[in-house]
Amino acid sequence: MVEMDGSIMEGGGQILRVSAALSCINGASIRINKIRAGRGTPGLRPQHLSGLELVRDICCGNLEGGSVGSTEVTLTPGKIKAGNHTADPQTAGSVGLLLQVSLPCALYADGPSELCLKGGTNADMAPQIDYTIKVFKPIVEKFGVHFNCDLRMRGYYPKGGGEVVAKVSPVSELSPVNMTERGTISKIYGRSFVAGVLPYKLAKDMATTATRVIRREIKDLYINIQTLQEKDMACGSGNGIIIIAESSTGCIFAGSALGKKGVYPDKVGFEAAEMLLRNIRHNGCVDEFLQDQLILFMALANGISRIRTGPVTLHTKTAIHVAEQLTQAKFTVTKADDENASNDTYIIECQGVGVTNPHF
Ligand SMILES: Nc1ncnc2c1ncn2[C@@H]1O[C@H](COP(=O)(O)OP(=O)(O)OP(=O)(O)O)[C@@H](O)[C@H]1O
Repeated sequence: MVEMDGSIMEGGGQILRVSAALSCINGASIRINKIRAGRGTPGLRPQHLSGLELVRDICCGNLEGGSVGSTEVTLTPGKIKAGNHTADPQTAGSVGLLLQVSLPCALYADGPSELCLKGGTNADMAPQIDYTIKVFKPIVEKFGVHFNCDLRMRGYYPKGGGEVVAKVSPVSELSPVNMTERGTISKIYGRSFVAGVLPYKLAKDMATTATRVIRREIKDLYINIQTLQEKDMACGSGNGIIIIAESSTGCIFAGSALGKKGVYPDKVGFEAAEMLLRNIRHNGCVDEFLQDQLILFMALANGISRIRTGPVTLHTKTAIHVAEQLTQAKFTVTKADDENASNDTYIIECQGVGVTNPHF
């Protein structure tokens, strides 16, 4: 039984997700205490609980302490089983984060899995589903991770009601990646949406401001932000934007934001554009979010991965800490000192453990 302190470093839900996924893959029991101790509402929220239950189901395991508000859980994993699994927090809990905890587990199943994930597809403080599909997916494919997302219904805060079915192919083992060449930014595009009762004008205003802000810094590229009024495929009301930049070497970055009551659409567009610009200025190969989301795959891969990044986030440091506690993977973070490096460019290197799927 490995004990994890859920309050250390970032002290949030991510510790649970990385710990639970690694416990499931390693087949080693884990107890996580002081869950989300630093947050305003400590303990498990519905999204975290659904994620843990999903992992439990995928590995035919046992979960003790699994209730909303619980500050200690014990996961005793069994064998990872392919097939259909569902998670439904009954809130706008992020579908992207449900995928974050379950995808690594399903990779080590004895066949393909179908994960039916319900909740918020475009939720705050989490990857929008568009980020998962357009940014995360093509990059994790470099590790040999293959999955498809069927976006059946979009759902927003506070109603939720979104649904995504992810079909995951198992792997025999993951390959390490080398993402150290940033190249030049070659494409910028995005989507600006409204759904439900909100006026289409919001989508236009978010896109117009975002385009203007990006153009101040990047003058020579066409910025193609689609504006959309979500109709049949959306539950409830919401508005938001995601802007994606691709580089000549295949790096992908995003800036995104969601509307809230009382927040002007220009502010939402501005926030997303600034986020994107901040994430391409440092000359790294991933944005501040993909950084922490790749740590677990680096730890599992068979060999040395290297990723060039901007400032290393606390989420990333936390994921590294958890991965080093629960696997033999070794990470180093060094400042990049080549001619293209800025003051804030780093290389995260990992000697992965090469976890193999016993079913192959
Ligand atoms: N705008 C964004 N785009 C892409 N990914 C994001 C974005 N915002 C947050 N994320 C990702 O979502 C995850 C958030 O993890 P975090 O532990 O903070 O959330 P949580 O599970 O909701 O827990 P808590 O409520 O305790 O913070 C991280 O992997 C982070 O990279």
